[in-house]
Amino acid sequence: MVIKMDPMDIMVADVNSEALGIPRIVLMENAGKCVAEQIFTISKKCKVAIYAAKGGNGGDGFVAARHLIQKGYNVELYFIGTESGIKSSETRMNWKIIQNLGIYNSSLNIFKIHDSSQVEPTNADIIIDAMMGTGVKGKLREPISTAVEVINDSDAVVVAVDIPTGMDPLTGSVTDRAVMANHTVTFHKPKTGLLNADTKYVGNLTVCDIGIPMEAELFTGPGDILRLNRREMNSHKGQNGRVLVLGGNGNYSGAPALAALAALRSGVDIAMVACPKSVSSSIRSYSPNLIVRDLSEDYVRFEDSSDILELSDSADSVVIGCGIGIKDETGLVLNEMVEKIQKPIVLDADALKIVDRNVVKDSDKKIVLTPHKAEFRAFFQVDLPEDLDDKIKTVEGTAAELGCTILLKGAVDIISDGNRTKLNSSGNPGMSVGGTGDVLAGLVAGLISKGHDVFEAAFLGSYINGTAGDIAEKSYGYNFLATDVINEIPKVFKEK
Ligand SMILES: NC(=O)C1=CN([C@@H]2O[C@H](COP(=O)(O)OP(=O)(O)OC[C@H]3O[C@@H](n4cnc5c(N)ncnc54)[C@H](O)[C@@H]3O)[C@@H](O)[C@H]2O)[C@@H](O)CC1
Ligand SMILES: [K+]
Repeated sequence: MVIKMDPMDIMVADVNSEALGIPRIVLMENAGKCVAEQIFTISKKCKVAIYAAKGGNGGDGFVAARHLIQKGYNVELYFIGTESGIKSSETRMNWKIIQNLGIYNSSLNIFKIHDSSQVEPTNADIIIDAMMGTGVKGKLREPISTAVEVINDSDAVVVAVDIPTGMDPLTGSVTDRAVMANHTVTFHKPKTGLLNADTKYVGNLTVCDIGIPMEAELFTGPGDILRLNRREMNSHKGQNGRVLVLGGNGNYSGAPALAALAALRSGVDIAMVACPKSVSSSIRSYSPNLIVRDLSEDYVRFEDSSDILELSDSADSVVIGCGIGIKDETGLVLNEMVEKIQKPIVLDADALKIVDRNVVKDSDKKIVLTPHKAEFRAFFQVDLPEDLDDKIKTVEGTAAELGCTILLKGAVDIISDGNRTKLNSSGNPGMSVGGTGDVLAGLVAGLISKGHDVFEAAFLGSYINGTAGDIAEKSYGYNFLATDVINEIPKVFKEK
């Protein structure tokens, strides 16, 4: 499960729960109702002033207003901003509803505030701060900033919705000013910032379950696309990642090429393949986009070590194993490479048959293993239980013991680094075609080289690989090829 809840995790959970079929309007309804229930515990039937802005936080405020007037509270609703600025449909819907109620209900007064001169002190018993939540960016602009001052100068009991306005949701820091709340009602999980913040702003914290299912965090989903690093616009060659693929032997030339091409399709600038001479010309012939470096003869041997280390210096991540063969000498070389290569490593396919697990255990660098069931058993000498929960626990325990990230491929991919776990159910039976494992390994290495931490790169790679396979399945049915999956990868990136 995701442990910290920073704004990105919240946005992802929000989109994933929508993808699971739970509309955001339901989350907002639950959030607003929860705020009203907090007011009910503070005092019965009194005067409540709600300061709401035009984002989702404001939407929560509109919902709370509605529940309060149903219970006989006298509500002053200060809407700060312009109605045209209301972007989300759920906030707009709740703005319409509360205005409809305002026509009839004399205990609801709505004030529209465009500039700071209109911000009035209130003699309300309770103030609800529904101005800024996780969407706050930078210094508070007017009239929000003045509203914060007026709220802090009042002697009402102050209840902040989700985050006290003016607080950074991630760090909890307050650059210029923030609402000092007596109570903060936050949703789903305490935001990281609230846990580090000065209590004079947060007051006592209530965490409300608003109906985001745990699957929205445990499983990858379309929301996770938001995590993809944006390509720096002023980027120059190599800044967007460089991947080295070490693989191939005898007559296995396709696997390393697929991994390298998948890395390129994940948006890296440079994909190099280091392979035995016997396969380098066929790899070159697959695609002019690949930089191919010849090693010696027809399988990776001792004399290749220094070349490989030198090549790894100019890469940001290294994939080891695709089609590399299972010769003992190759295994000994790879053990040395895992020890000496100073970059994150993705160990895939044959490497999982010949690399010594203790080499992985002893290394302090970031290593991702991408086994399927049989490779998992061979590498870890551990039988995987059938039951999903037990399987997850086995993967978590093994990853923790080895201090690495494991991406166990299956109908549901299990990704764990020992303390965080994600599942991925994207993909379809067509993914069993040869080469999709190489594509996945290349994707994971590509994402690492673009700055994602290895655990995130592993679960994003798993989601993107499966989703590209789902797109391929739409045009080819189950008979798509690994190269078709590669060609669909950019479409998944475009989804965000
Ligand atoms: N993510 C979720 O699952 C849910 C979120 N909900 C609410 O939605 C909120 C997030 O909504 P939003 O992303 O719309 O963001 P916010 O509602 O936090 O506010 C962002 C709005 O304020 C403006 N703004 C941003 N920085 C500003 C500044 N420095 N000065 C003045 N105005 C500024 C922006 O233009 C934007 O319109 C959460 O805090 C929560 O209250 C709830 O509805 C429950 C569901
Ligand atoms: K707030």
